[in-house]
Amino acid sequence: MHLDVYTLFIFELYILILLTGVMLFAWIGGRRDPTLGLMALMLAFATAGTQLSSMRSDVNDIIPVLFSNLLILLCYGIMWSAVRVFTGRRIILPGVLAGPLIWAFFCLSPDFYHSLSQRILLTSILTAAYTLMTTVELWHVRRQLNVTFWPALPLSLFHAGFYLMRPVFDDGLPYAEMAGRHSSGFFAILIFEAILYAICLTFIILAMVYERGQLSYKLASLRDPLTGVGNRRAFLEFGNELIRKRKNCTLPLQLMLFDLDNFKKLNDQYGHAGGDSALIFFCSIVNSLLEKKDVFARIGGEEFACLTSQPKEQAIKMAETIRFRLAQSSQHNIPMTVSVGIAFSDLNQDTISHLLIQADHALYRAKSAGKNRIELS
Ligand SMILES: Nc1nc2c(ncn2[C@@H]2O[C@H](COP(=O)(O)OP(=O)(O)OP(=O)(O)O)[C@@H](O)[C@H]2O)c(=O)[nH]1
Repeated sequence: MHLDVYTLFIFELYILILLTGVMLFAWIGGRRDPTLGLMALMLAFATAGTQLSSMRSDVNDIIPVLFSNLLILLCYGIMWSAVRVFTGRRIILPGVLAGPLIWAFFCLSPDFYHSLSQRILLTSILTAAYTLMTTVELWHVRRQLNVTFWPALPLSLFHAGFYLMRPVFDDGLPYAEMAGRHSSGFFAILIFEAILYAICLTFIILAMVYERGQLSYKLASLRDPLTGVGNRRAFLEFGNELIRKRKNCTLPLQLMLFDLDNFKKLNDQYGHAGGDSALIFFCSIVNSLLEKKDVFARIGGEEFACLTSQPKEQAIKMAETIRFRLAQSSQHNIPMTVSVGIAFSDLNQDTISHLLIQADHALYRAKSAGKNRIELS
């Protein structure tokens, strides 16, 4: 089958312009996520590089050969940077420029420049290297990503593998054809692979950025903005989850309900800002004592709850440490105490609501008995 070289180039260009538009639209229309901005830049450079490449009329045309590959290698550096930015890392500019500079440096040698097979070998190695570096970035932070990133892995591995194999199969098309030699048809495969890779990569990155945006909205809806700990909704959601998990094993659960004493008076005396910093300070004490699985949240104005699977005695000890540390400390000379009610759950059919009621009864007794104390349900 004979495929016209320029038709293939126009087809690739058309797809790349379309993808650049999609990425630009997502970047401008969304929250200006830098990953999308970099991906739009990368696709724009890929379009320019492909356009330059299509302008070759001879196998050694200096401007198209030198600059098209320079631009395309820069694209891979930008793609690597986009993934680094997505994973919360900074851009390494020397790394971005290394590929294009290595290419330009080799092109200074006439022997290299006039050997099509050597040029194919170098660009293929550099392309595979950037693609593998991008894969490693994702793999490195896979546990912290919290988004569906795995489709990017086989895609990148396939692309890197394809370019590592390219020197074996590529006989320098379409430029051999331009020079009047017979073509093997590999060029068509090369273009189709590039188009497929660009389309898949664009939509995988878009999906990852979109999913992370959704997740950050969800997390914001579960967090108390003043103290940074979970809110009532988070407590009910994660608390019920802990209870559900507990039903599959025999973990004990204890619910501690904290209510800061005389908070209205504290607000009147030290102002609302003083009250706010007291709430933050209280959370810092609790946070320093929590275990990984404990669920702690601000469930009301000056009311906090902690669900823990620590043993009974351990939970009482933790509540006592919190009460003691708060009473001993003086945040900006603001005297603070806390009353605590603790409910214990040994029954598998307990619910968060039931434990909250039990702990509230105990808390009521702590307040009635003079505050700054712990009562058990
Ligand atoms: N600074 C500040 N104050 C808050 C916040 N949320 C609630 N409050 C205040 O907390 C106070 C709670 O007052 P009360 O329910 O009467 O409780 P209390 O004064 O601590 O009395 P006891 O619980 O009996 O010790 C109210 O004055 C609320 O305005 C907040 O985010 N920041």
